[in-house]
Amino acid sequence: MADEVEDPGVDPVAVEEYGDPDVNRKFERFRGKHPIVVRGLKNAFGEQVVHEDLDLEVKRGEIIGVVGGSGTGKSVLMRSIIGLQTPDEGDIEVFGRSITRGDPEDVVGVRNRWGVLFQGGALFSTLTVGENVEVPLKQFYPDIEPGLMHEIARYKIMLSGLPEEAVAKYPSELSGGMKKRAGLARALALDPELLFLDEPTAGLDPIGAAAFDNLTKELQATLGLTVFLITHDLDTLHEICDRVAVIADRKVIAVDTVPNLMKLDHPWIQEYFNGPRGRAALTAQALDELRRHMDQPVALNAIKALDKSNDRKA
Ligand SMILES: Nc1ncnc2c1ncn2[C@@H]1O[C@H](COP(=O)(O)OP(=O)(O)OP(=O)(O)O)[C@@H](O)[C@H]1O
Repeated sequence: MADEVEDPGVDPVAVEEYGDPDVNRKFERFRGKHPIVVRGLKNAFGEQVVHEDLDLEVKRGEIIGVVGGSGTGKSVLMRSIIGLQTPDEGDIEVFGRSITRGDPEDVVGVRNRWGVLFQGGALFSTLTVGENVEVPLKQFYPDIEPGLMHEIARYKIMLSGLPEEAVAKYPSELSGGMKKRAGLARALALDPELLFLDEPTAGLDPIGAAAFDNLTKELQATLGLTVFLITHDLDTLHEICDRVAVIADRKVIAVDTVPNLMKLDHPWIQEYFNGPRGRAALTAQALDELRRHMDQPVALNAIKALDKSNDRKA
């Protein structure tokens, strides 16, 4: 969970140990409270205003889910944060540096500190999985010798839950779930502090989606990542998100835990979280929680009663 620390966002040990500012930059880790701060964002395409006066602060170490109806601008928000979309107004800071106003050199220094899994994986079809993972390594660290580069790529691929054989495979030889994991391995190539995931479980079956959620949670906890996760998947929101930002009416209208959001009166929020699918996801999460406590008689009895009631309905 996010750590509430107030400081300038620069690791003082790194600054002290290396006099060269370029070296400092390479080893910097963000220690501030909010690795992403968006203020007064406006994005428009011609007459169509997608965002207006949108604010968002992401806490260090959290998994923040981003939800909203189709076309509300979730992907455009992510693209703005990673510098692929120039906003019409507003300011975006990542690791305390302005993406929108900053010196381009500075932005390059920040870019190797995040990883992105785009929708569909966005792998290069003519490269093997291993070569795909090496792309960012070659871009940012061209001097790493090839043997070490292969080894780093192999490690990231296995960290993403793929078998070793996947290293030499081409994207066309992978299932949908494996492609996502390969995309994740590439996003992790540079040991990012910040991970962006755009609909990572879309198109996966429920078992594959749950496995990917578990992997995301595990990586966040073990690697100390902050995760910005766009999703429509209610199970993902319930299972792994610390907080959820809701985009509607061109803004972030609320950021909170799922239970707190469910109490809000906004029509879209009510329909989304308290509609039939929202309730089913909540029941599934409650059942999972009970199963984790199967050794306790109360939990066991509750599960038996629910199973019986489901049998009767079937
Ligand atoms: N490059 C672009 N040029 C013109 N319009 C764009 C561009 N990129 C996005 N849009 C428009 O901006 C709006 C928001 O798009 P975006 O992809 O961010 O939505 P989204 O919330 O991610 O949707 P979904 O949940 O369906 O993926 C859409 O109406 C889209 O058509």
